[in-house]
Amino acid sequence: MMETDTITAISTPIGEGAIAIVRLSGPDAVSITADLFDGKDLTKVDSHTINYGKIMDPETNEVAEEVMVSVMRAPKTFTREDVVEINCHGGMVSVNRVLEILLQKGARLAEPGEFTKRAFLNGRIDLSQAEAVMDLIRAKTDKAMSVALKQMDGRLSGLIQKYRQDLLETVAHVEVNIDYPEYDDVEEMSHEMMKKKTKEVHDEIEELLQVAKQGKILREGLATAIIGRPNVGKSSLMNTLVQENKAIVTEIPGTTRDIIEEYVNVRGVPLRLVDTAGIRETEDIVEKIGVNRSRQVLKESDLILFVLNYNDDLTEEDRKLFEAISGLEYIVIINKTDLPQKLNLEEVKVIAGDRPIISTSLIEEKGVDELESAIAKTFFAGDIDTGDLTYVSNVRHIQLLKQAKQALEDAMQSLEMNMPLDIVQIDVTRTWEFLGEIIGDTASDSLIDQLFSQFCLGK
Ligand SMILES: Nc1nc2c(c(=O)[nH]1)N(C=O)[C@@H](CNc1ccc(C(=O)N[C@@H](CCC(=O)O)C(=O)O)cc1)CN2
Ligand SMILES: Nc1nc2c(ncn2[C@@H]2O[C@H](COP(=O)(O)OP(=O)(O)OP(=O)(O)O)[C@@H](O)[C@H]2O)c(=O)[nH]1
Ligand SMILES: [Mg+2]
Repeated sequence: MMETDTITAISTPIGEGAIAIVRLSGPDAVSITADLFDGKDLTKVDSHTINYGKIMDPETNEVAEEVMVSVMRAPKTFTREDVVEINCHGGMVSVNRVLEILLQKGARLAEPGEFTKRAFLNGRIDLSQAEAVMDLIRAKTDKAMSVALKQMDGRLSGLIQKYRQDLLETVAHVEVNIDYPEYDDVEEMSHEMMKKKTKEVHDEIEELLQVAKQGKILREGLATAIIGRPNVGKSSLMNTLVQENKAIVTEIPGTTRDIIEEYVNVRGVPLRLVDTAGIRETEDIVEKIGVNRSRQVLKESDLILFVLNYNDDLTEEDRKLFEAISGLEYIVIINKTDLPQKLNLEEVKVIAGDRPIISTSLIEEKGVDELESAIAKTFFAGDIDTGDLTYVSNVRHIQLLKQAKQALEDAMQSLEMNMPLDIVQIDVTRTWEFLGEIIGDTASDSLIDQLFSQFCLGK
């Protein structure tokens, strides 16, 4: 896949600086520079040396710049091609002049990210590592930077490659068995092996995603929405958790019109707590806007605290809310237990399944401890090794991991249903492709172009 042309660009920021670097990469990088260089013969110097001299303007034969030139010969270079770096005085005019001369002498202006793209195309790094280079440049916090550095290291790539290898071997094994069915129980063995392998990889991907989620939560807080019908005690719950009277609490249903947001720390778990307008079909226009926003909040939440009234029957609205959050992480809170029971607890238990149900009387400050434990539990479900909280952070990678996990679940379901193995293989192969997209192995050219075009010029 070696490129044949030689690219060049200014690799330092535009503007005045102490030093500016013009970089070249490609087969003619050394010879083009050597032609313009007044100093040692750059075609003869040792690789990975830096050499003092002057860049001459071939048209006027005058000195264009006083420079230091690094010569790095393939393959131990950033792009795996010959690389030359011309260190200029940091003035805008002089650097541009050097670049122009290089372009006249046959180098081509690099596209944004093209040096890194060549490192990728020449196999020095994979796509996720290249993206990490960009993440590193854009990192605004120490945390974000350390995530990017680890990814550049190829940690994620290593894991992805292992999963892909495992899947590939399984598929190959099964294929051999299908092609040579000498033994009666081969089909059965293959089924068992497929089951084992798909589950293994599935669980590991799930763990990666879990860890990615934890990392995001540690950075941004667990997005937690308090929802429920009007007047059930949502704002009271918010106040109890925040321990200050931030939200307005009244006996009038529909008091909370907008969304109120607070950060609280519950047993070491950072929560970004959102009190919502009570969700119900409403005629009041102002309230309606708030209700629509509440629905939006649902979608963006990591955890939902769904408040019910112990002193009221389960209504159609409650059932609709249960439906709306059915796929999400939620805790049911049965409030107002100081009042007489009207709620059918059995029905709630059936609907909520294995989700935690906590009884509270916020007025009497009962049940709050239990609630806080339940919240902490959803976060710390499965032990987290905080040292490794930083494998996956890139949204594209998370998306692909989710798709891979889904494809594996499809495969596992087919296996459960004893479907023929060639059907199962379709999903396993899809998984393999999704994973390949992360490291750029099965990524399309247009995706690759698009990703690298987001880079800075000269990178
Ligand atoms: N002057 C300069 N500074 C720079 C860069 C550069 O290109 N030029 N980099 C650019 O972003 C970063 C350094 N990143 C680099 C990554 C790999 C290789 C490299 O040559 N890798 C080879 C050989 C490694 C070795 O000698 O052990 C390889 O991996 O095969 C060079 C720079 C930051 N600083
Ligand atoms: N008896 C009793 N009343 C409570 C309890 N919790 C809250 N309330 C009362 O219920 C009323 C409504 O409470 P809010 O916290 O405003 O309810 P909300 O769900 O935020 O209501 P909207 O914002 O209107 O949707 C207030 O009068 C509270 O004092 C409780 O545990 N027991
Ligand atoms: Mg309220």
